[in-house]
Amino acid sequence: MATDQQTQTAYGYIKGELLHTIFRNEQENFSIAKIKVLATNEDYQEKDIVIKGYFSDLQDSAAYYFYGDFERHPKFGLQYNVTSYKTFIPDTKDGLIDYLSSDLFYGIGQKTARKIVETLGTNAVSSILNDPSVLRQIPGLKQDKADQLVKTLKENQGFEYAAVYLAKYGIGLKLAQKMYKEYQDETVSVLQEDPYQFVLNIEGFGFHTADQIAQENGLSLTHANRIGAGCVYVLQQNIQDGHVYLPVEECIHQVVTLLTQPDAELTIDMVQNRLEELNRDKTVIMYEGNVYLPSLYYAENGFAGNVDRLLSKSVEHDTPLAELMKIIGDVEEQEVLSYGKEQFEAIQEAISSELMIVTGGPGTGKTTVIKGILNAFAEIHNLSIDPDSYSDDADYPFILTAPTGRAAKRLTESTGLPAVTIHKLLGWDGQNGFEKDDYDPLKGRYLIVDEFSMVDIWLANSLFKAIPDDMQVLLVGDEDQLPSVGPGQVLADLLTSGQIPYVSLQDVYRQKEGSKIIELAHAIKQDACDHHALEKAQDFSFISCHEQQLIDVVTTVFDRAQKKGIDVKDIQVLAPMYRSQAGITMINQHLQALINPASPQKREARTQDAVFRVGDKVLQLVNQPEDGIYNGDIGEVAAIFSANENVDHVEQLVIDFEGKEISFERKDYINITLAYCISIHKSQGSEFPIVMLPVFPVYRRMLKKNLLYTAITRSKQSLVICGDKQAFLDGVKRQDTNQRYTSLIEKLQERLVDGSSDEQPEENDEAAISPYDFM
Ligand SMILES: Nc1ncnc2c1ncn2[C@@H]1O[C@H](COP(=O)(O)OP(=O)(O)OP(=O)(O)O)[C@@H](O)[C@H]1O
Repeated sequence: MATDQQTQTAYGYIKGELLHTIFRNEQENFSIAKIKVLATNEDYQEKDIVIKGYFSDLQDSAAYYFYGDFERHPKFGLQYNVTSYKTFIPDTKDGLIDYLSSDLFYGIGQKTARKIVETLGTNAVSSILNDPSVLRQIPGLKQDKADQLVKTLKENQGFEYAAVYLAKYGIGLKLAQKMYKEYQDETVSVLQEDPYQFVLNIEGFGFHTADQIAQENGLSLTHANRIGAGCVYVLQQNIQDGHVYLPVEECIHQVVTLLTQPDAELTIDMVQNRLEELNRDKTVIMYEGNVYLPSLYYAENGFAGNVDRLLSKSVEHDTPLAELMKIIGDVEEQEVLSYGKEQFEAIQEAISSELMIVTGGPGTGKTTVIKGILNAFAEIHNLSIDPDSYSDDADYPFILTAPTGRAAKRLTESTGLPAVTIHKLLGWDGQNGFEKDDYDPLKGRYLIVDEFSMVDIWLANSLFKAIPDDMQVLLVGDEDQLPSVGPGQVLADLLTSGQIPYVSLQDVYRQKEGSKIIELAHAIKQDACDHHALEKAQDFSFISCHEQQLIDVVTTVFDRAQKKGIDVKDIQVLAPMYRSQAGITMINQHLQALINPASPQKREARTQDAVFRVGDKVLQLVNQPEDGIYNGDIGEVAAIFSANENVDHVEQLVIDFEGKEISFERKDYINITLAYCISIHKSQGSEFPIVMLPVFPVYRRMLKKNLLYTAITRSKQSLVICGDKQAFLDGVKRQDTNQRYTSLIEKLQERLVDGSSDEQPEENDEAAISPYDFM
């Protein structure tokens, strides 16, 4: 196919005309269409091709340049994945006259079109778009026709004009759509005048892109908007590391470092003054020498207030101690065990507290205690614990919940009672946030939240807001595990504050059944892990190997497991990082080829960096509460349908998440990844029959006590560590010194010791909205 001299582009393109639209999603502006190929600089000889991407409705009477990459569909062959596009505007005089007098532009005939081109030249379209007043120079062109021409040009070209402009900065069509939705035809002009406001208003628009655009447009490096966006960006970045706030000096230091360039003399005072202005207009909150983004400031305040509210109530049914002890004794008989001292104390305390915490490592009896509490509470209040004994309109008095789907499922399995995710409990509606709150609180008598260490301050605030005064609450978690992925360290702060009753279970019961895994976990917990703790046992082995040997070792372990009749799906490899020769990506590629190799009978869906095959084990990377699947859930690719094979006319990947089948369209493939090996962070809240854990010096930066502890406590039956013993032993001694900046402890102590502080900034309803309200 011939190339087109007029494009003068270094990028691959296909110039084409619409033949027909195969699929269109108006809301997302996503289209799949067949086009006639008019010219291309790609190595492509056919007369037509299917293209897909995010674009406005393509017009029949126009030609377009589509920029992108080829993608091979297993069934339908080559397709063009469009990353940017623009309408073909002829740059010859006659071509442009034909274009302007075409059906696209109502009321412009050949004569007027000729006058426009003769007056404004072959760059007429961009001149008009840049400054519509140039049309005043056209003799005889009435204002209404000029307005109509500008409007049509903008409608046809507004988005693509913006999209092409944004593509120069590596901004894809999806983010461009988001920006265009908000700023419409102003997108490019606002971007040129003040790109920094996109950092504040458009999620995913980075500070460095704004900086690049600003500098190309000659904006001052010391402009107030640049400093303001730098402050917000620094705070946003620190949230990724779990911080709730930054001390003002630290924030200023990071902002100065971010903004300083050879030509930009930035002083501490300039940043300090800008922060104070941002504080005045509530873009940030400054309080007691710290600076917060509003959603976090109000989330911490709200949570502390609700803890205070719950603790200030007294339990309605204050059972005399003797009676309580007898009831717990009855439960022991019923459960055929005798509670240890700490376990007994935990049950007793939980029955008589409004809010209480039980912590403990693996096998210390947390689940046993939960069951004991439920049974004893039911006995005292004369309630049935059997959900089936409640009619549909009667509220079941016990609420069991956990932050992830897998953790909720485990809670159901271990207690035999219904448990749901916190998102489901609070009625996530996918659009406007949570249904349940202080106006429409939860109904029930006793709430148990498992795996509470995984709950961040936003979710904790949303949950506690919805707890009514008369509901008792038990938080269960393991304080030695990694803190939440999101900001805060709510469980650790509640414990450190000393304001909330808690029992820490220390005695290990599963160890009595001879588990080396549990022994190792507790040795790590007590900083007593040595070479002896790594000796081989029935459920544990350490295979010493070098990083380059990892793939061979993994292959041997999987082969042997298969030969022994073990389902390889029960083996979960956990690793700390994605990149490197021993990283998650490499291990996944290798295991996919080993366990689920390509075959002509197996369908595949390819993306730029992954191949998904029917039968692949995959990991969900984001919360998708509307479908009941969550970050960390593991599923299996059940089917792959081509666009022609389903009513929605789009390629679909169907993933079976433990019996729940969810369809993913191509644009959502970024939300899943292969799961033969997953990150230790993503494994939080899950358990696996067999865990394989590579540990090498190359991971050093990541190897810390809480990370390794979390990894090994994921294994239920068997644990295989492979790699470097010394790297492991050094890692378990390394405390995570990256303390998160949170002020929950002070806020709890202020409220609970001194009563409510009256010096705090006014509550601001808008700012109190958490990101969960938009997720
Ligand atoms: N007081 C006890 N007497 C005898 N066995 C006990 C006692 N407490 C717990 N166990 C047993 O110890 C094992 C671990 O208990 P449980 O599952 O409650 O602990 P856990 O803290 O929830 O563990 P994990 O966090 O690893 O799931 C179970 O088999 C349980 O029956």
